[in-house]
Amino acid sequence: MSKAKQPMSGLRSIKRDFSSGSLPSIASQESLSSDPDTIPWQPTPPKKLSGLEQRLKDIQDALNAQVSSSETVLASSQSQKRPSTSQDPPAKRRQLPASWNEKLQAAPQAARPAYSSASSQRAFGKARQTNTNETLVVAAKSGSAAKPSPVFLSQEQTHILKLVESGLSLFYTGSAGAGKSVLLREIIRTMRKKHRTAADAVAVTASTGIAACNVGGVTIHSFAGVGIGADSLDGLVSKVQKNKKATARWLRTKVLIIDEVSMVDGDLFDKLAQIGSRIRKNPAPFGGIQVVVTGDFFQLPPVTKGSQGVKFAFEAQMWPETVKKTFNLTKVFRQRDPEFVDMLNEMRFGRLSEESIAKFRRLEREIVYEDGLGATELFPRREDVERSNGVRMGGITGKEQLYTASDGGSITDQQQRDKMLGNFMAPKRLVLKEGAQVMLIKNLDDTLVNGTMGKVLRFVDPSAPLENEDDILGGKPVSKGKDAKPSLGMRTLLPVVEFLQPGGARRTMIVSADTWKVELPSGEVQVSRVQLPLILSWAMSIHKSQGQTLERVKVDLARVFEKGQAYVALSRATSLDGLQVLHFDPAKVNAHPKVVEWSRSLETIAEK
Ligand SMILES: Nc1ncnc2c1ncn2[C@@H]1O[C@H](COP(=O)(O)OP(=O)(O)OP(=O)(O)O)[C@@H](O)[C@H]1O
Repeated sequence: MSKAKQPMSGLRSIKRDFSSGSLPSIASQESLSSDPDTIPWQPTPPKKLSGLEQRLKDIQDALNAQVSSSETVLASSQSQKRPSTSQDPPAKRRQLPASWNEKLQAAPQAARPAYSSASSQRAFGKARQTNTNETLVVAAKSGSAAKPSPVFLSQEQTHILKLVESGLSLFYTGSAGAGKSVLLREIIRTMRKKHRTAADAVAVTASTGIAACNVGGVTIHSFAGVGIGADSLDGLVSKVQKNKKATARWLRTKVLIIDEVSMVDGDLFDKLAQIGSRIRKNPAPFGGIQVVVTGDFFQLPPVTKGSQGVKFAFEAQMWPETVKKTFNLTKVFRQRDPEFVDMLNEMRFGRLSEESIAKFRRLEREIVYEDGLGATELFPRREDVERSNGVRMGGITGKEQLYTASDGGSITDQQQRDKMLGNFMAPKRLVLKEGAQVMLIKNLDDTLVNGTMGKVLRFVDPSAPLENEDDILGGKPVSKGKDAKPSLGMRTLLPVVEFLQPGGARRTMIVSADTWKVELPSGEVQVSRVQLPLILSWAMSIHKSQGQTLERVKVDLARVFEKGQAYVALSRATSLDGLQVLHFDPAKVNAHPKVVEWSRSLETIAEK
């Protein structure tokens, strides 16, 4: 019987034995999953709510009640109204004031998303495709949306996790969307638990500031205390020796995690491995620290200086000695459509078939999203992102609010501080308008996650009593308890955002401030920012999109210049229906020859 085709990454996997006998036992999973090779993805435990959080929850409950009540009206009108009976469930206790409802109904048309009009339905997402030659129409979908299923680590992910837990230094790769980040978060959690008695034993780092922010770590440069790392090895060792904090980090670290290794320069990798040996007086690479490296060399390469050719980390002399095993995650999760996965894989290797070129060219068509939320256009340059978002903001007329981030942290050098703060997804100044298209940049719960798109409906004062509409808009002080949520000021109105969830439903939510920080393993917070977890999402830079999963993407390949950039941009999309590609040019799709060559050596290992 032929097996259904699974979306798989292009690299063949390293040969390994996944038979039950070779896998460590995973007893605790078995009660939760019927698949013995998966482990549960732990939800965040519930926490005690502070005063303001409780208040926000109350308002949220009221908003939810409002959605439920409109659902009830819809249902009863369809099933011919009947008088209420004593068996009917009791009415929800919390209700928004009637005037709030009226205000929502009366909001200016420009500020109201198309999907919130009376005729539209509660859910979105799934495409009803009215496909003409040039335009794809994605209609708002009716019916209730399924809650996204919880994430269980796959057999491959679990196997790698167990090897890391046992103390092995390894590298794991996999194409875009193969679950490297999901696995990394689990590795960090597991290793922190394993070394819970030594707070700074697990150092979480990444090649760039943006990547480091994504995993809640610091740059590898910052961890190592090497500045930009351009000095000679001796120069860098003495630099670290003079820096007590950096020396202590090298001495205390037991596990060093390096994410997005494709952007780590090979020479720097060698220097770091040797600095570790010298500082820790242990000849093993990195002085014997367990090293867990991940990334995809087919994505963005290291930044090169001048005419110097690029040197990847896998070309470093110390790479084979450091990385005891290499794994390739083969199952792609981000895209479910095997046709799309195959097209992306060809793109990854820079070897597009005529058929795939034709398919990519067909993606030039316009996509009209009838629910009112457009695609996020990805640009290589930040200036283009700002211009594009600015033009779209200028085109809407709703009320406007400015949110200025509150920044902190121990770094005093202004230039370094600004650079580090600039790596946060959250901007210093965030201007929102009623009607603005936004993206969530933090995981709030199971269904409101980083990357969820929405529209600002209006602004409200969360500290005002619900009973009085005037007070809600009046600007009362935000309560400040010991564990109060971070706030952006005493009289801040918060945005009410209608989010479109991956499963299709929409959810209305008051969004309050959140915190971003760069924290050394010792707990020292180098820089921090309090801001709303929202960004304008008509446009985004390819660099910032790395690691994101986006349902609606638009890319103009005429603007793309770097190797791997086209692959990173297009692979953010979850489906062909949500991807528009302008000026597709196979010449822009090229993998670095050294990476292609290196990947062949991986294939050879797989065949042994
Ligand atoms: N075991 C899993 N089961 C279900 N979904 C998963 C699993 N692992 C990852 N995913 C989902 O797949 C998507 C991509 O995952 P992730 O971001 O970890 O991939 P990645 O390899 O880091 O991608 P990229 O290299 O593009 O950053 C996410 O939506 C994630 O929730």
